[in-house]
Amino acid sequence: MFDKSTWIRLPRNVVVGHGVLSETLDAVEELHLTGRPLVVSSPTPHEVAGQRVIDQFADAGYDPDHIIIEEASFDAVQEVIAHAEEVDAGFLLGVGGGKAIDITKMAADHIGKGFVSVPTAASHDGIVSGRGSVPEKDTRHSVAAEPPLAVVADTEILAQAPWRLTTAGCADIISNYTAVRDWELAHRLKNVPYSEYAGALSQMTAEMLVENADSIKRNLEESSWIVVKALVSSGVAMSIAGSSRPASGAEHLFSHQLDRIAPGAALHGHQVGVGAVMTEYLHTGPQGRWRDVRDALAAIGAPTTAAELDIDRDTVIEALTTAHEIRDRYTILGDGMSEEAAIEAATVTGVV
Ligand SMILES: NC(=O)C1=CN([C@@H]2O[C@H](COP(=O)(O)OP(=O)(O)OC[C@H]3O[C@@H](n4cnc5c(N)ncnc54)[C@H](OP(=O)(O)O)[C@@H]3O)[C@@H](O)[C@H]2O)C=CC1
Ligand SMILES: O=C(CO)COP(=O)(O)O
Ligand SMILES: [Zn+2]
Repeated sequence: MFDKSTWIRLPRNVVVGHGVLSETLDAVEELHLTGRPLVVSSPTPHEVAGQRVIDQFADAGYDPDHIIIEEASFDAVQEVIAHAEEVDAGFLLGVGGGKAIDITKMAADHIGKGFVSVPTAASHDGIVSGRGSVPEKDTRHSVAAEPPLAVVADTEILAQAPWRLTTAGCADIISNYTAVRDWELAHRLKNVPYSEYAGALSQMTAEMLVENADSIKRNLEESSWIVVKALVSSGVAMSIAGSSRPASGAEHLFSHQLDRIAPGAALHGHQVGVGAVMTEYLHTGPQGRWRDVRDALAAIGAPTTAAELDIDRDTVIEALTTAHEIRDRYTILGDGMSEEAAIEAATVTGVV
């Protein structure tokens, strides 16, 4: 008997474009959500967008409440849950970068309320996914969370955000190349379930971004449009897979480890980009395509070296040799790299 089944949870409304923040209320009303909106943001996103979202709901006769979180942590998730219960929130809007959006989707999942994603930075592909990613002590949890019912991505706001946030989003997408390689490897070696659709979509998304690299330029709103479309597509790949596998392989393990060893040094997307240069080298060897990954990153102005990440050589080597320990995800790192091999990979690729 055929007894396979799957759930693919995707957003119903994806609204992208110039000035669409003013359509947040319309995008939400179409979802037939009821009750009090709770707007969750972090300090800067609250200034650039959160307050305007609150005003929109207030003007329409809702009674919106809001909370501002400072960090991506399980404590922050608990804080939002407690606040949402206290004010009897009907649904939650996460307005911000990855921090605010992750916290909101995890809190919404816990209390069983709808979640709407309003990114203020095109900095990574968690804006559409049903996964939250939170560090805790020596590990990092990629947890199932409430996927957004709607995404409202205002390219005017995204284009005004610091440029480095956009190049980080590009690098997060470029890292899909190596993430898919790791996923295929884990499938072949460890029988990890693999989705051809999700793998192909993730890879195609990276290819389209690289092909459009010439149009990705500072002060050009079209750049935000190209990047956000890629982020949406990558998020959809993760939703199809039901895991972050299509967009997170060894390059992400390296980045997560950097977050522990050198917290706050660089942006998520920039770290995974540099990680992808090295893991592409590990997959394909000295004559392989690691130069293509490096050149694609350089073309959009993302870091390709440890120095550009503001991270020293020893930290890179430590992160590379310990990255496999951070979570149970089989990748090209296998059961760990020796120090000599890590130095070789980082040196040959020019990362250190
Ligand atoms: N769920 C998933 O699949 C994924 C989750 N993540 C998670 O996302 C987080 C990283 O995301 P990232 O977006 O880089 O981090 P943040 O949300 O911390 O945003 C980065 C910085 O940009 C600021 N910012 C955001 N929007 C604007 C804007 N429009 N104008 C000016 N400044 C702005 C923030 O301000 P302020 O400090 O005031 O908030 C912050 O200082 C991590 O916690 C990571 O684990 C990353 C990838 C995927
Ligand atoms: O960053 C991500 C995809 O780009 C999410 O991956 P993780 O599951 O490794 O946190
Ligand atoms: Zn990522």
